[in-house]
Amino acid sequence: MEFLHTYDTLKLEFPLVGPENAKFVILGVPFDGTTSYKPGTRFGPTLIRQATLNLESYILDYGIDIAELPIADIGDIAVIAGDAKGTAKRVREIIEELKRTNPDAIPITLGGEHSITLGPVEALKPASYVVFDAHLDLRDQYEDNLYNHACVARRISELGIREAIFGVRSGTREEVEYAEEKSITWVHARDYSFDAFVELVKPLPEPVYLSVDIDVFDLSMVPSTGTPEAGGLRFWEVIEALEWLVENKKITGFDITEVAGTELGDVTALTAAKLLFYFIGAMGRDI
Ligand SMILES: N=C(N)NCCCCNCCCN
Ligand SMILES: [Mn+2]
Ligand SMILES: [Mn+2]
Repeated sequence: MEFLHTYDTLKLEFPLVGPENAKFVILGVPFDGTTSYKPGTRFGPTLIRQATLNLESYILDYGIDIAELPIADIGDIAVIAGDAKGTAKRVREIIEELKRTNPDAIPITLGGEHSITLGPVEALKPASYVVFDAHLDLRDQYEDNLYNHACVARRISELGIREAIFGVRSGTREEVEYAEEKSITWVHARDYSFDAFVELVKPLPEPVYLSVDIDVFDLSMVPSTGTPEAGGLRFWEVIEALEWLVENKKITGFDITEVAGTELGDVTALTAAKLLFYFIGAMGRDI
C-alpha cells in the first residue's frame, strides 16, 4: 500500500507487516518549522528509529516480544517546511487514508514538533486528549501562528475534545485562565502522582488519544528537545500511567513529539525509543 506524501526511511529491525494487516502503524513527521529554542525535531523520527536498534524487542516485565506483533512502518511524511498547518493537514490525510483501509490500525506518530499532533487528532476524532507535557500548549497564537507547537492543545480543545495535561511546569497566566474556563484539567510536575493521574483520567470519555511531548521527562533524560524545562517526570511514572490507560480506556492513537538532536545515540531518542516499545508492548498484551 502506497501513501501519498510518504517516503521510505530506516525501519525497525524486526519483521514488519503491511499497513493493511497491522495493529500498529508507525509514521514519522520530521518537522521543526515553528520550534522555539533548540532546533532539530526534523531529525526526531530517524533518531528514534535508530535508537530502537539498541533495544531488545522482548519486554522483560510484560513477558512479551513486540517483534511478534503486527507492526507496520510507513516511513516519513514529506513535510512542508515552515508550514505547520499544511504539514498537520498532510498527516491528517494520511491517517484518514490508513483508517479507511484498516479501521483497526492504531497510528503511532513520531515527531517532529508538537504542532503535528493536530493531524492525527483531527483524523481520529477522539473524545479525549491525554497529554504528558512540560508545557500547557494552550496559547491562542504564538509568533503570529495559530498552528505553532505552543498552541496545539488549544486547537484540540476548540474541536470539543476533553483534555487532561500532566507533568506541566511552564505556561502563561492566559493559558491557566483558558484551562480554567474550559475545564481543562492539568497537574503540575511537582504535584504529579499516579493517583492524581487516575482521578483526572477516569471520568474522561472514550476513545482517548495519548500524546507524549518528550519534554515532560526530567531534563537529564531528554536534553535534546525543542523547549527544554528542568524538573520533569521519571520514566516509570509515565509508563505506569500509560499502562493504566491501556488497561482502562480505549486508545485510538499515540504520538511521541519534540525529540530533537543531531547525533545518533542521543539520550533523548533512547528515552523515546524505550517509551515507544512500552506503548506497543502494553497495547500488545491485549491482542
Ligand atoms: N508550549 C511551549 N513549548 N511553550 C514555550 C514557548 C516558548 C516560550 N519562550 C518564552 C521565553 C520568554 N522569555
Ligand atoms: Mn508540547
Ligand atoms: Mn512541551
